[in-house]
Amino acid sequence: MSILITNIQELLQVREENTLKLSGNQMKELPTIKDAYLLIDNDTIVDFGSMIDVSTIKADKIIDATGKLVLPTWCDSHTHIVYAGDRSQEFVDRINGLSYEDIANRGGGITNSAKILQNTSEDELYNQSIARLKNVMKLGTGAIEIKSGYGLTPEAELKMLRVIKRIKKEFPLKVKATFLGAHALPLEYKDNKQGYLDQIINVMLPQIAKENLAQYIDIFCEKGYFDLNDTEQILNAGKHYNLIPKIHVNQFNAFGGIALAVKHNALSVDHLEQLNPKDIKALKDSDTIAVALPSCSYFLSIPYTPGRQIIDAGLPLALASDYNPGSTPSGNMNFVVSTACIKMRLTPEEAINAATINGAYAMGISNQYGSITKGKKANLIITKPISSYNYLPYAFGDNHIDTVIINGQVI
Ligand SMILES: N=CN[C@@H](CCC(=O)O)C(=O)O
Ligand SMILES: [Zn+2]
Repeated sequence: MSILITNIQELLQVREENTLKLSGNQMKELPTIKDAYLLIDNDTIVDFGSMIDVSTIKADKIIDATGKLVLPTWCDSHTHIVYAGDRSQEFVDRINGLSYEDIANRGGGITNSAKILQNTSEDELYNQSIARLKNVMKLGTGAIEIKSGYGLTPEAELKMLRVIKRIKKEFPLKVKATFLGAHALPLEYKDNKQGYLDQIINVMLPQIAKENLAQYIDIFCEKGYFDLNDTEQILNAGKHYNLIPKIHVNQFNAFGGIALAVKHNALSVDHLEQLNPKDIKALKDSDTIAVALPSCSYFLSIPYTPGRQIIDAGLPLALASDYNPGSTPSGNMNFVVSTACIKMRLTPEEAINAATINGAYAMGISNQYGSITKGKKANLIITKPISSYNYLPYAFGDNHIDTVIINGQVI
């Protein structure tokens, strides 16, 4: 089946196939073609160009995009979309004065979500998760990373990862799975952190590798959760099974986690609301990308990742949602892009680059996703008629999406 999109007011993010990530000043450019067409054959972008050249091209289906923009779907490189229940009561508790930390210390937070998930069947977890997934696909997400980490027992972590595997099989969007057993210390291990780390290393990891349930490994490297020594142990154990690190770091405190992640060739370091010059230095001359999660800062009222500073230092930056029940109950990448412009002072070009090609890089898939490139997957957003791409982040809160195409299928 072929689809021809005609009369595109502006086709955004047109790249050569060798562009795999953008750093510093490169992020200021967003190459486009005005008055364009684009041709899809099955799941692949096979041609595009100026409308002047379109007359000879035939297709099974024609979509007229007069007045509309076309861009690659969002690449959301950091989510926890597989979870059970919600934590709306903790949201109200925070409004009434408790901090995120207070809530975690009294047994709420991640361990609260783990308790609910442990008592939820695999089918029910799948059903709750795909309701959210369908919603974010409609909002333009065409590739997503999903973490475990709300199980915290071998059974429940495997249950999460099997749900992710099932999503991978049954949905057209690209899915990457990350094992985040070291997300929080389960209550039973309150006084025996090493015991839990040993369980991750000796029980969970071998089974995950056996069933091929994850490509990446993560840890919440943070005061009160897991320290540098724990992080080193987990990343070394992951390496044994070829799991590449993508870690939660510098959310509330900066204490050397970024340098450690770089030493272990992490694909990404995520959060970075706290960042010091040593962290920036560690990221320079590395292949590790910084991932900012502005919806988390918005929801928790914590500082925004200094994205401006990261880009001005010549580094690459990706944007992701962090969709999870505790710190970010939203997977709307359109809101992420707007918030990055409004609160982190990214230009629309930088924010769109960060949420497409650089998001794809942060999942290790930018050779196939994240730009309008011949041979890449046909993952496209067609907007409603709008004046320019600046309007996308500017008119925040409205849905500017008309049609989403994922893997060549209209969603
Ligand atoms: N910070 C660690 N993990 C999640 C939130 C966990 C939760 O509160 O459930 C995050 O990325 O924000
Ligand atoms: Zn997260």
